[in-house]
Parts: sequence; C-alpha cells; structure tokens
Amino acid sequence: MSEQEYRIEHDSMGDVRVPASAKWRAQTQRAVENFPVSGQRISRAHIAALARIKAAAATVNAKLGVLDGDVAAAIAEAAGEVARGDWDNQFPLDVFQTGSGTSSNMNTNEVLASLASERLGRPVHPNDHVNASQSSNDVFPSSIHVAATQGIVHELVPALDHLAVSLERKATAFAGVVKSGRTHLMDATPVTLGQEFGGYAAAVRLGIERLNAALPRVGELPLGGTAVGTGINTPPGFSAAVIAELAATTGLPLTEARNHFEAQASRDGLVEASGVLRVIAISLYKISNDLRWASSGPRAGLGEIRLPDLQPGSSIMPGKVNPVIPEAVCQVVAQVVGNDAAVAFGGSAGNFELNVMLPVIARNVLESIHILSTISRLFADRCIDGIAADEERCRRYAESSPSIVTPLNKYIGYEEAAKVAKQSLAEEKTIREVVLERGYIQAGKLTEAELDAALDVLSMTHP
Ligand SMILES: O=C(O)C[C@H](O)C(=O)O
Repeated sequence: MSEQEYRIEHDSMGDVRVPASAKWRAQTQRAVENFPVSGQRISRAHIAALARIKAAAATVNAKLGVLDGDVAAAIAEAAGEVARGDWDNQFPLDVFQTGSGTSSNMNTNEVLASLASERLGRPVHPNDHVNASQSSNDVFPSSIHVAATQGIVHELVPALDHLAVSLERKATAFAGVVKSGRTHLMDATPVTLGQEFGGYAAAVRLGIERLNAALPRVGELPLGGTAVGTGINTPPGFSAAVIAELAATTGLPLTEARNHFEAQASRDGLVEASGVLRVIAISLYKISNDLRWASSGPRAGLGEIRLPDLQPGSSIMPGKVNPVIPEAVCQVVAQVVGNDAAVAFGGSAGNFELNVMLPVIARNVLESIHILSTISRLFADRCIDGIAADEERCRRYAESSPSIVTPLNKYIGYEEAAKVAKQSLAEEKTIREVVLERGYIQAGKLTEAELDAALDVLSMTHP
C-alpha cells in the first residue's frame, strides 16, 4: 500500500496500516492479514444479525446508564444501515478465523464506531462504546441463533409450505391415477400417483413441524453472559432487557437462555437445528429420486410421469431433456448433509466455557437454511407444478404387476396365488387369464364377479 492508500490505526498491540477508505480499524486489518483462507466471507444474514444485536445493546446500554443517549443513538442508527446491507463491503473477513468469531465481532464494532463517530462528530470507541456490556463470546453465538431463527421463520418455513402446497395440488390432481407400487424397486400392489404425492407433501409438512419444534432452542440466546456466562461487566438486568429489545425490534421468537453456562459453552441448539435441516434434505432427496425414476425414458425408462422441459439436456445428443431440477435438489442435499457433518464436528468443540468453532457452525447452518429455501421454491415452481401423468401407462403397469394377485390369497391361498403369479410371468399372460385357465371358478373357489372385483386395480388402492 502506498502512503496515500493507507492510514495508521492503533490497537492494544500497536500500530497497523489500514486502507485509507476503510471504515474498519486495526483489529479487523490484523484479521484480514491473518486469515486469507477461503475467500468466503461471513454471510449477509449473519452480518445483519450482528448489527441488530449491536443496536439493541446500544439502546439498552443507554437505558441502563452505561452509554450517553446520543452515542447509543448514533451506534443504533449506524447498525440499522449495516443491517440493511449498506456497508457489506466493510466486512472483509474470512469465515475461517478465530473460533469465537472475535474478529468479526470486532469488525462490527470498528465499522459501527467509525460510522457513529462520523455522525456524532466525536470519537466513538469500538470496545468501550459499541461493545459495551458485551463479549464476542455471547454476541457472536447469539448472532448465529438470531440469523438462523430469522432464516427458519422467514425463509425456510414459507418455502417448505410453498413446496407442500404444490405437492398437495398434485396429490389431488392425481388421485385417480392408478399405478404399480414398487417395493425393493420391484412391482408391488397398486397405489395411486396421488397417494405417492400425498406422501411427499406429508414429508415436507413433517419437516416444517420438526423445524417449529426446534425453534424454541434455536431462539434461546446466550446474550448478556459476556465472557464466560456470568455476565461480568454488564449492568443488572442487561441480559433480559437486551434480549427483549432484540425480540421486539426483529419480531423474532428470541428468549434469554434458561442456563447461561449451557448457552455460552454449547451450541447444541444449532446442532439440533442442523440435524432437522438434514432430515428435510433427506426427504427432498427421496422425492427427487422418485421423480427422476418415474420420469425416466422417454422410450426406455418407466415414463409414468413427465417433468416440464426446462433446457436442452445434452451438448451432444440432440433433443435429449434431463431432470435438471431434481438433480439440483440432490446436490443441495449432498451439501446440507456435508454441512451437517461439519456442524456436528464444530458442535463438539465446546471446551469449558466456550465453543471455538463458531464461524464454521454459522457458515454451514445458515447456508443449509438458505439453499434448502431456494431449492424448495424452484422445485415447486419449475418442476412439481408442471408434472403430467401418463395415466394409460401407469394403469398398464399396475395391471401387469404380478403382485395384483395378492387379493386372491383369501380365495385360493398364498401358494396357489404364487403359482398364478409365476405362470402369468412365464407365459406372459394376465393374472385374470391364468386364474380362468386354472379352473378356480369351476372348482367353486370364487365367482367371476368376485374375480373381477378382486382384480380391480383402483379398488386395491383403497382396500
Ligand atoms: O472476544 C472476546 O470477547 C473474548 C474472546 O473470545 C476470548 O474468550 O478470549
């Protein structure tokens, strides 16, 4: 950096050269130089959550006599701008940094101090003012919980609901489309396509139920515990007041930790949430894979359904169209499962009073929430909504499944029914043809009307 391009900033370790135009100061600059690891910055949602915490802390610090009102107001206003995204370019730090997130906490403190100083026309200190009554150890984990709660409530649950509605519409539309069930990938007794889509919708709704069940613990914040959970350097009542302020300003279901030592040292609520995200991902994988198989073909596959044509599939095979959205869903699932493994590993890094893998936990939980949200909407809008059934083929498969012999067990017994099934396959005849040929009606085992009723594939789906 030339002399015109930098200014000298100072921290407790000495002087640091900082880019002249940067709002950040010495500690952020040290971290920029110490952690050029991945090029991935902490996410927009996470920066916003940090800023909202700083705004709430400033407001409560003023109420409790820790900060002058004008200083607190300047910090809170600056934090509002950061939360809106006006200063994202002032958050240059890599995800892979100090395990407590101290570097990003200080980045937030320094940027807000600079912005608040400019507003006030007098110095605002990053530690003494912006970080007053706080430590990275309560602020940074709280910011992950706030961002995760925000993402679950405002992004993921609505997106999953959107997907469930889309699947439910198809469940209704396909209620009368009878097809062969498959177990072990082999022909089984009939189901309707509507029953299958109803099952998919229910899996997505159960995912929402699981998220809502985990939310109270995701929304439990260690804020106010400061360095080790005791709340050292806070005025009385700070924790409850700052969390109430944050809940009011964000409109999110945030509560004070029931036990500040648990909440300070463990990130179990986030490990739990990540596990739920993995369950949701696995549900989406099952649905996507079923759709890929059911739409396989168009000539040499199952071809029971058609997915909307979105783009040419092949650079070499003209006219080929591929199930690109389900493939994208499956890759999101792979990422979420991988993220969950990283979160679980990170969650195990709680040593005594602090977990020291917080930024990587944040990165993975927040990414999983985001990519599950976006893919759920794309899945609904660009795939599920446009699915059409090949009713004729579905019925043909259902009627040709040897397993439709199953309702005849009660008339001719399992062993005779197995012979019918095997003969029908070996001689490429229908079950009905074989039953007639083997003389069960003449032997008085069942009437022709009973045979017709027993072999009605649609009624087999609603026994
Ligand atoms: O940054 C802080 O507030 C505390 C730090 O994480 C530490 O415990 O050393």
